[in-house]
Amino acid sequence: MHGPLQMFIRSLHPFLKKTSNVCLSTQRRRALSNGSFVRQLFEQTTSTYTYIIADGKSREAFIIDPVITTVARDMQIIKQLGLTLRYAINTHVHADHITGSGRLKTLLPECRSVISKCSGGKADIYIEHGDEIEIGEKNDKNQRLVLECRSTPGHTNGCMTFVWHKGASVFTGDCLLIRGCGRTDFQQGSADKIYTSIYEHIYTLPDHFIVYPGHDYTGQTSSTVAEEKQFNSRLLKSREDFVKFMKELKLSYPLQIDKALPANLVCGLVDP
Ligand SMILES: N[C@@H](CCC(=O)N[C@@H](CSS)C(=O)NCC(=O)O)C(=O)O
Repeated sequence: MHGPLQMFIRSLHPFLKKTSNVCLSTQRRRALSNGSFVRQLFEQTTSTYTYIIADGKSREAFIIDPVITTVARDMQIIKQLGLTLRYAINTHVHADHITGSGRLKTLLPECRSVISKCSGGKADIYIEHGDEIEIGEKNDKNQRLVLECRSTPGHTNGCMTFVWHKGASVFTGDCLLIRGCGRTDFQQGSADKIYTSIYEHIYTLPDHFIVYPGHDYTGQTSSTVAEEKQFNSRLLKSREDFVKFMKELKLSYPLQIDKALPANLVCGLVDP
């Protein structure tokens, strides 16, 4: 490529660079036209993502996978944004960090904890595949802000994935990670089950849905269903090869597992 066309494309470069930075920051706080939004928050010690999803009109909110050591930060954001936290949801009984849901409940009496019925964990509300959790006021189509609960076992038996259809987003916990997936070597883990969960309950969502994982260990924030289908090398394997790969993964146990597991069975109501 020569001449004026090449010069024109070069002149666009700083603009394109700027645009991609804007995209990154909007991924951290994506707002819909009605003001509803998702805010992604990070806990550094265990590389855990917490999500606040809020209804723009009523300012009611969910929090997904809060961590006990970052409750003060989460409380500040909730206060600054004028949110009323209705539900603190755990995608599963975590093994690497203590959940912040119990502490949030003591600070915010209107907040109720939520976990899967078959997780073994204690909470105010127990959910199952197909349930819906709602917040906010009805819009002109008589709809509130709804999270659909999908049972996605494999990392643990009680793992849930939450789909916010209106926000074209899916919160996958430790089932599907960006270019990876949750380990399956303890807590009733099953490589066979996680493979089914991802193919049947996440990859069947529309390609443009944004994937918000429970962790990332490589500095990534979010992905899409299409991207994961194309580039997640673990899941591109046949079921048989995937099961073999997961068996040979040999990760070391999470550092906080001995205190995290018992604490999380009682909603994390133990000091870190
Ligand atoms: N080093 C971390 C634990 C890392 C880890 O085991 N992560 C889990 C999710 S938390 S139980 C996992 O599923 N990882 C998948 C992978 O492929 O890395 C710590 O000590 O906390």
